[in-house]
Amino acid sequence: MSLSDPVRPGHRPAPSLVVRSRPADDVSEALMDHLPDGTGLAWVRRGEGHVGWGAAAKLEVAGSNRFAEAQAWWKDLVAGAVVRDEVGVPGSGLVCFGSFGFTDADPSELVVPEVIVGRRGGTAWVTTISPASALPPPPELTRYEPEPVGQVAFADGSRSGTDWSGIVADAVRRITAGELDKVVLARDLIALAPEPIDLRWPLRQLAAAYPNCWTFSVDGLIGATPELLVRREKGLITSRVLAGTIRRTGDDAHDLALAASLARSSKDLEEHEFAVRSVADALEPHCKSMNVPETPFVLHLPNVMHLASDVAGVAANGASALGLAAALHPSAAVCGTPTDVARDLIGEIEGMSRGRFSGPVGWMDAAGDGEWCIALRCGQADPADPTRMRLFAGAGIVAGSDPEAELAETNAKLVPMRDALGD
Ligand SMILES: C=C(O[C@@H]1C=C(C(=O)O)C=C[C@H]1O)C(=O)O
Repeated sequence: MSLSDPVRPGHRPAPSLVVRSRPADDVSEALMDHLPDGTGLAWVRRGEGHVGWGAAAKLEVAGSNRFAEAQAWWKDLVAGAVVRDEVGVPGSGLVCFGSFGFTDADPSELVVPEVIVGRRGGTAWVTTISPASALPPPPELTRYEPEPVGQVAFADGSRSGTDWSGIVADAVRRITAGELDKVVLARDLIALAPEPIDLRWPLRQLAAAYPNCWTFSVDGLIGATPELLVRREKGLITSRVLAGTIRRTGDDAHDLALAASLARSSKDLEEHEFAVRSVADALEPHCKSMNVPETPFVLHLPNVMHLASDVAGVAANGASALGLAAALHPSAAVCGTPTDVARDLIGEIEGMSRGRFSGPVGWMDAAGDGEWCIALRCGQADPADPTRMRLFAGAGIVAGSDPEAELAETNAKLVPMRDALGD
């Protein structure tokens, strides 16, 4: 095991853990069926991934050093753990789930569950993790049936749609005046349910409707994101960059024509190029060789289509998946170009706190391999009122952006969560 990420002196001590992963033959095809309640952790794509519950260890952290602190904590935790992994696939053994705030002020966390149930390439397993020296036996796997959410109402979040369009118009003026090239502006929408929301219900809907996205759940933040910030697996680094979006109509022939127009749209290609550059520049110091596609492809999702580029590289150093995510965040896909100017403008005009929306969300193993996506197409359960969730969506603004079209784009991006809640 080698992690060459920085260790900060004086960081929080991590507990000693005992970990055991064993093959299991009673794992459901739908991993999320095993979550005993709505507070569980999840990372699922195309039926593979892992879900977990309980907290054998947890780090809550904020500030500009949050990534370094989290890496130092994880490095300590890994060093002190006794791991018996009888499965040996990505996701087995000692694994943490995590979710990071968009800004330095927003809270971030890493969680190591007590139980993990996973499936990968035909292998299913159960991992038990305990802070004590005596490891409990693996639990009997139960399948649960969550209750539907009921009739959900939606209300404006921090801004009405009209006010948000005005903010976009302001950003276009500032871009045209030469202050910056691109800024990503987001808005929120409040979902109000008649009863406390069992997060397993929307999670299950998301995983079924968006199998090509990563369906995630970390501490009340749930969603199905199409954007892979970074994956590190056995020395290979990959990232899927998305920027440039068009809504789908539901008519396949028309959608194909729209996809062709997206691939030719100079406004979207420019917006996309900013995002690809920011990822390639951040990964370059960590890669021996890199493949950055010259032209994007069109990614078809049920609600929208995106310009997409898969960037790949061979790891040049021991930077962990989280270290790479830290180097990439915030990419131009969720912040803008130049980064500092865009970040300041977001703070000045967006008018809300993003929390963990548009921050890295994912998982990592003891070797530092893992996957971190960008927390998009998601909602945050209200910790003070379990009948409420805040849903988020944003759009990249460049000189050629039309505020009404950007508002419509955010509405299309809110569809996955609205539908999952049963709208
Ligand atoms: C900000 C969001 O999406 C990002 C912005 C995109 C765009 O502006 O075209 C596309 C994909 C994401 O990188 C979101 O989904 O909320």
